[in-house]
Amino acid sequence: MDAILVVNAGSSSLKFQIFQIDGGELSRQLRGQMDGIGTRPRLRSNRADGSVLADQKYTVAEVPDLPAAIAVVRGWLRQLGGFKLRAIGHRVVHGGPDYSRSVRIDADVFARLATYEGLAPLHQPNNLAPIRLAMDIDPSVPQVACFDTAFHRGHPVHADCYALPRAYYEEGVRRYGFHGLSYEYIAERLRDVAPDLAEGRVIVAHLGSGASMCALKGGRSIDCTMGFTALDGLPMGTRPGQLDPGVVLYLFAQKGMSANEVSDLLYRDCGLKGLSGVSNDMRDLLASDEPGAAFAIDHFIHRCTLHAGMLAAALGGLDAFVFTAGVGENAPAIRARIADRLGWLGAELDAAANEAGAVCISSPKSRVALLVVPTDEELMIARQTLALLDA
Ligand SMILES: Nc1ncnc2c1ncn2[C@@H]1O[C@H](COP(=O)(O)OP(=O)(O)O)[C@@H](O)[C@H]1O
Ligand SMILES: CC(=O)OP(=O)(O)O
Ligand SMILES: [Mg+2]
Repeated sequence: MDAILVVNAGSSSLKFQIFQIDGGELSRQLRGQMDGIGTRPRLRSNRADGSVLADQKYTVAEVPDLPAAIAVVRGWLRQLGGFKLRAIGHRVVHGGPDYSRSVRIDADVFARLATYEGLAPLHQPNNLAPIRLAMDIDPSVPQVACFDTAFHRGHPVHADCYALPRAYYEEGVRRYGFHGLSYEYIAERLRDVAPDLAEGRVIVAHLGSGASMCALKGGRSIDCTMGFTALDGLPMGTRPGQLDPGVVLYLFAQKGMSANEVSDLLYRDCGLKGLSGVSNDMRDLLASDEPGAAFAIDHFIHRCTLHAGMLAAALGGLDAFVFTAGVGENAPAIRARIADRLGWLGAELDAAANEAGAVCISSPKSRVALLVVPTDEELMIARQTLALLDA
C-alpha cells in the first residue's frame, strides 16, 4: 500500500500518522503519539477504526526528552509492515522569511531550515532530526516540510512588524506566529461544523504544551499571539509568554547570564513549570493541592483572557471562540474559567455541554459561540505533502 508518514514533534509530544494514498485520495490508516515526554511518557497508537495498536507507559528516565521519544517511536514504526513509503511529511515549526508554503526538502532547503534552529530551539532541531535520519536511510523517499508559520504569512505588515527600526523587519525580525497548521485545519473544519461562523470573526485558542491564540477573519489569520519566536503570547508549559524585554536585559546585565542560560531559562524553566514549582503538565496542576499549582493556573487564565481581548479588538468584535489542542480539548475546568472571563464579550457557557465535551459548549442565548474542535495538524501535513508529490 502506498503511504505517507507524517511526523509532528511538539514541545511535549511526538505525534505521527500514516495515510494510504488511494487514487490521489488520503485515507488514514493509523495515528499515534508519544506524549507526556519528560513527565509521564506514554506511547499510544490506534488504527483508523479505533482499535488499539500500542499503549505503553515509559519512565521519565527512559523518555526524558524529544530525541529519546524519536528513537522509541522510530523503533516502534519499523516493526510495522505493509506500507510502501511514498513520502514523509514533517511539521517544521519555523519557516523564517523564506517559506510561506510547504516545500519539498533537498540539501539546500535543509541547510536553510537549520539556520532557524536558534529561533525555535525547543522544536526546530527535533523537527530536523527525523528528516536527516530519513535522508540517510533512503534519500529516494521524498520529504516535505510543512510550516507552523506559513498560515500567518498573509498578515498585514503593520501587524507583523515590531516597532524597531525598519531594517530589522527586512532582515527577518517579524511576528511570524505559530501553530499555523492547527489554525488552518480549524479554519477548514469550521466550514463543516459551523459554516455560518466560519466566515465571521473567530478566535482559536490552541492550548497545549505550547499555547497561542489566532484571530481568524473569514477563515484567514489576521493576527496571532506568538511572534518572532514561539516564546511570545500566552504562558505555556515551560515558556513565559509575553515578557517585558527589560527582563531579558536584566538577566544579561544584572545577573550576568549567558545567551544560552537565558535561552534555557525562557524555553525550559518558565511558564506553568516555573510558576507552580510543580509541573509543566496541566493535568498535574489540576490534580495538585500545592498552592503553586492553583497560582499558575490563575495566571494562565488571566493571561488567556487578556490576549483574547486583544485579538477581539483586532477583529472588531467576536462571533466565536474555539478551544483546541491538549488542554483546550481535554480540560473542561480550564475552558469554563476562560469562558467565564469572556462574559463581557457576550459569551455564556453551557456547563453541562462543556463537561460532556460537546462541540458547541455555549448556551443558546450566548452572543459568542463557544466551540471545542479537536485539531489535526497531521492531516494538514499529509494534504500538503500529497499536493507537492502530485505537483
Ligand atoms: N485531560 C487533560 N486535562 C488537562 N490537560 C491535559 C489533558 N490531556 C492533555 N493535557 C495537556 O495538554 C498538553 C499537551 O498538549 P499538546 O497539544 O499535545 O501539546 P504539544 O503538541 O505542545 O506537545 C499536556 O502538557 C497536558 O498539560
Ligand atoms: C510552536 C509550539 O509551541 O508548538 P507546540 O505547542 O507543539 O510545542
Ligand atoms: Mg503541538
